[in-house]
Amino acid sequence: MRYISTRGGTAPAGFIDAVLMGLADDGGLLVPDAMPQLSPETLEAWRTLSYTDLAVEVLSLFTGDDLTREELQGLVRGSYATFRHPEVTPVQKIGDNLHVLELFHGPTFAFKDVALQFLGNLYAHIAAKTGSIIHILGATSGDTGASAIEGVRGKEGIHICILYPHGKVSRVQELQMTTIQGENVLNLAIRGTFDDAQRIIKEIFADAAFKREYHLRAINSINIARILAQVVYYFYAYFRVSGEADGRRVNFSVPTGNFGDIFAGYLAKQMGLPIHRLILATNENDILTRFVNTGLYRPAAFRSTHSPSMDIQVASNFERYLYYLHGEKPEMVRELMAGFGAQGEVRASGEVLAQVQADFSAYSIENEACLNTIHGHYHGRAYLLDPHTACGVAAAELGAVEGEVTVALATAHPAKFDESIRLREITQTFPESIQALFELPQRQTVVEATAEAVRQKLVPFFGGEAGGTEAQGKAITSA
Ligand SMILES: N[C@@H](CCOP(=O)(O)O)C(=O)O
Repeated sequence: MRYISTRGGTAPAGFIDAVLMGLADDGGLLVPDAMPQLSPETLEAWRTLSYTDLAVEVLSLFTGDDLTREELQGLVRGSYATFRHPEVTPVQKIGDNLHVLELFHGPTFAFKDVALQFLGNLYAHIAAKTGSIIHILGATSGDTGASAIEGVRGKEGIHICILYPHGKVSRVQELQMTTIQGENVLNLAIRGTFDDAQRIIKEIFADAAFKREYHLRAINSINIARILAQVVYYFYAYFRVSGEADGRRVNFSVPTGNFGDIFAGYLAKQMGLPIHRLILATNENDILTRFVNTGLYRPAAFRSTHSPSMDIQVASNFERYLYYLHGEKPEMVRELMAGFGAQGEVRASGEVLAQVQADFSAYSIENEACLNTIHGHYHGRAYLLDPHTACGVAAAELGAVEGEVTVALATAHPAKFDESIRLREITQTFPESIQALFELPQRQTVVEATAEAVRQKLVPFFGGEAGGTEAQGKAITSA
């Protein structure tokens, strides 16, 4: 398995080089050069596997010779040993034809842990095996940041800088990031939105000389390893519900902002998992819903919502979807992305739009509808949804079709978004590890939302002692 850029400008890379590259060097995103195809016999054989055994099977299709089976098993087992639930990502039934896939049993109570526990361990493995310096630069609207920091916490020689929008993440999300004490963690709260943070890191990653000099690595879903690790839970959930579905078709409803989570479902379907429909749920930041329903992809004004992790206008992984939508033709992606840069929009029409609508159905859930869904399930089913999951559940309900079963992805624990939950007068008890955060001192630096302001902070953090050549880096790691 090799990884190529959506824009066609990079030499095919192996798995580890692809992970280290993060954003493709030509500004595109890396994708597998061929999609593994699973036979019905393979799917049947995987049906009863534990989460970790399934993860090894799925991931081994993508890691090629870069990891031995024993190495992969070690990384996977270590990653999911940190989860509080023995099933890692259990499925709960919350309606006649509705299930939730609970992805929040990891250390930071969000679905991001599924991939970032793995990626953190993988980076540590790569550093130890190859001597590569790992300086992580990431952007977050709340969940990725805490999860990425937790994923590399205590890992020798790894430094991490996270950018997030000042005042636009939940209190618990902010505490999770800023209460980690460690010289290898830098939190930069930018005066802007998540889109500004994502634009800044893409701009910095696109500066090849700077990226090389400071050994920058990605933890956002621009890193293909993030997506691949998320593919696993679609298989796991499908196997849990398909028996009970009794011949009924199985859909997934996915709350999404950056298009990474639902894109993982799209890949699972391309590999042969018989998902019927992928239902895309956005909040009032509805660029993706508008694209699916009208064919026009154009950012609108930013809205602060009750589901802040999805307050995103420009969805990073959209480019990966464009690549497949247009027949895996990099020249088409280059043209479309150039058009997006120049005119600020991408359009799909005719057969292309029909294909989009065959791939996804989409709903945008307004603030009130999100809170009403939380209220309804809390009082009707004694199940407390977080606001992001509530968007997914609301979309599943809007898109419900007789004879189909839907799995809505529960992307975060409600304790992370108590501000929103309390608006419907629901009181919850926080898990102990979240409650404890309120007592801890915080560390963060507020900066302007420009690449230059961020670079000025990165140079002393990643440079000096932390920088140097790969060989020096190894010496520092073991010092
Ligand atoms: N919703 C995310 C935004 C970053 O997305 P990613 O999947 O590319 O890491 C967050 O919570 O930070």
